Amino acid sequence: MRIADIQSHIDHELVSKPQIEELIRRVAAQVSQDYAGKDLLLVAVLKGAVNTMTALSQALTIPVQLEFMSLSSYGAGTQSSGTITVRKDLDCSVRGRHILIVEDIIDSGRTLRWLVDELNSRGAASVEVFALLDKVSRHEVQVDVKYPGYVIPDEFVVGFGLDYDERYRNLDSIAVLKPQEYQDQGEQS
Ligand SMILES: O=P(O)(O)OC[C@H]1O[C@H](OP(=O)(O)OP(=O)(O)O)[C@H](O)[C@@H]1O
Ligand code: HPA
Repeated sequence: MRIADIQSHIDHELVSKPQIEELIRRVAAQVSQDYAGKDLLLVAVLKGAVNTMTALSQALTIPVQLEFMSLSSYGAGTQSSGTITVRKDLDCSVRGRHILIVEDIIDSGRTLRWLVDELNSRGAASVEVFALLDKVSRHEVQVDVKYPGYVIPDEFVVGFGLDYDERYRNLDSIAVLKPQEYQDQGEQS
């Protein structure tokens, strides 16, 4: 789905499809170089990071293992609850593994802070982070990001995996909805 398909819902686009593709290409080249000859495990946080995981993993030139974890800190709205809940754990041990966490967005930073600490405490050999988007002005905790993405303003965004109330994940770019869309939860147009 493109912006043009849902133009009446969209206030403005923040990151275009070509911009996403360019970033993913650049990061994939760097990751492929940095982890050449190493056994890399990519860990993505469901559901938001699925598109980023797919795009990044396909752009790599090295073989990697893909694993998924489901954590939640956001309910139906736009505010983080501040508490991390594990909905689905990893299917494998991370002991002694080199891990790259693939995330769609850093907002408060609480999800990543928790995950980095958790993977380190499980005995990972290394834990690094790639996040497609970063709302730097909203960080509440510190997170080191080896592969930074686009810094975006303090606006609730949708697209490329990111949802509002489970909608708009299949938009192929990153956008801000019209204010009325954030109120009409669940209504179809
Ligand atoms: O930096 P934070 O404030 O912790 O926010 C970032 C997290 O919030 C979103 O996930 P969400 O809990 O909405 O679940 P989802 O990916 O299934 O939409 C997003 O995908 C990140 O994982
Ligand atoms: O801006 C956002 N959009 C969607 N999900 C999110 N989770 C944290 N921030 C956001």
